[in-house]
Amino acid sequence: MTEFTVERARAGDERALFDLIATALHRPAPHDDLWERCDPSVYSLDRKFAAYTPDGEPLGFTGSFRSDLAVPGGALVPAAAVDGVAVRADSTRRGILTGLMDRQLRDCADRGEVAAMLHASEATIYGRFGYGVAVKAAEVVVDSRRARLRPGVPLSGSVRMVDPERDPGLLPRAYRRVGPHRPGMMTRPDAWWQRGRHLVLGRGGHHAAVHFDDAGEPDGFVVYKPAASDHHGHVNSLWVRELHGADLGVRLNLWRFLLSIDLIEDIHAGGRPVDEPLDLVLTDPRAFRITDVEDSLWLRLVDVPAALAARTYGAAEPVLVGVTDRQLPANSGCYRVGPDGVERVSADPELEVDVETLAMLYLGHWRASLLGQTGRLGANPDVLARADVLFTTAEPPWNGTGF
Ligand SMILES: CC(=O)SCCNC(=O)CCNC(=O)[C@H](O)C(C)(C)COP(=O)(O)OP(=O)(O)OC[C@H]1O[C@@H](n2cnc3c(N)ncnc32)[C@H](O)[C@@H]1OP(=O)(O)O
Repeated sequence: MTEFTVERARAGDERALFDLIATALHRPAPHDDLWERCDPSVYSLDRKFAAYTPDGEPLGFTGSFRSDLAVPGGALVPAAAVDGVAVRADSTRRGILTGLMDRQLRDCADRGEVAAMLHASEATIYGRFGYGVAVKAAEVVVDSRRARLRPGVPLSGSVRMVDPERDPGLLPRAYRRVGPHRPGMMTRPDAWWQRGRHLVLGRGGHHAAVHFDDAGEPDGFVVYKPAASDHHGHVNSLWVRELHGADLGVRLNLWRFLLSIDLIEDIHAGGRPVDEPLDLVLTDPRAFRITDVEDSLWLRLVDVPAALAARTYGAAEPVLVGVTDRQLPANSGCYRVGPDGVERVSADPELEVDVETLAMLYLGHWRASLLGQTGRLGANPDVLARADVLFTTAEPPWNGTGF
């Protein structure tokens, strides 16, 4: 049995830990030149935990950065964005991740964070730690040769290609204007942009275009990369990494820009909203296809009373929700949840749910009745019908930030 202790990551281990993650994820580690160009704050050891052998060798790692998550109704709650989890391949399945997750969750709770969130490499890892799939996302493809916008599609402003290396503040400014306008979206700290710039744009090959409103202010952007899509190596595909706009008109104008790029036959984009309405704006709706829908944001409610109180609810009679949380037992209890607010009560619950499934319900992607019918939570049909109205949101949540 490997001996290890879980503790705050030790000063001086920054690069070793980053390399540990890269190796575990089978990615190239950043070369010396890139590492030296990075601002040290991007890899600060604040909020990072590691598992060490008695000799001080790192075996595992987890880290996060602070963000704010948009919840139904528009409020932002403080959240930990967990952006790196890895255990060295010779030391897996010995409880190292379990120790790291436990330490990290307690740290989030001590910091007063309401939630933790992550994008999972595998869907079998995080449920046991109370994370549930709260947001799903679509992979889409547009046949650029067939796709023409219908007349009357509302478009405004203009799109201009930019060099984010030359004007590093432009994309962050546009994202701030876009804002976390939909449940599941999040704020991006400066370090996120630093890392994005160095590790994504810095790797080369990506282009960026910004959308400007009629007053000349940036209110959307797209980052994309041309790629070969046939066996001769001809570049005739685009891969969209990000596409954001302050409103639908801005997003459609960015799609119009992508569709206007010469020599391109198909445009691929991952991590898109499940309700991306491109089929509604094309003369040939079949030029747009959703090729996959997958789990996107995994959410862990760290402070259940604060999380329940932060969101709004549909108009229905309140439901008594009984929550079970093995890792953070202070969350376990019964809550009366209704459109007029949430309070902790001493009563028998009408709906029983563990903290993982509550996270699935929380941002509005899943209907309570479906979760009940599939055995994920317990309640009678009348209660489920009320919970459907309370928890369902006007639009499905979306995250849209890679981390
Ligand atoms: C947010 C992100 O960064 S996602 C990236 C996650 N990292 C990776 O995928 C990199 C490659 N994989 C790894 O580094 C490791 O295998 C990890 C981090 C996924 C798991 O670390 P481990 O130390 O092996 O986990 P640990 O031993 O604590 O396992 C806890 C439980 O989860 C299970 N488990 C762990 N990983 C997996 C997995 N990939 N698939 C299925 N079950 C798993 C274990 O079997 C164990 O179950 P048990 O409690 O019933 O015995």
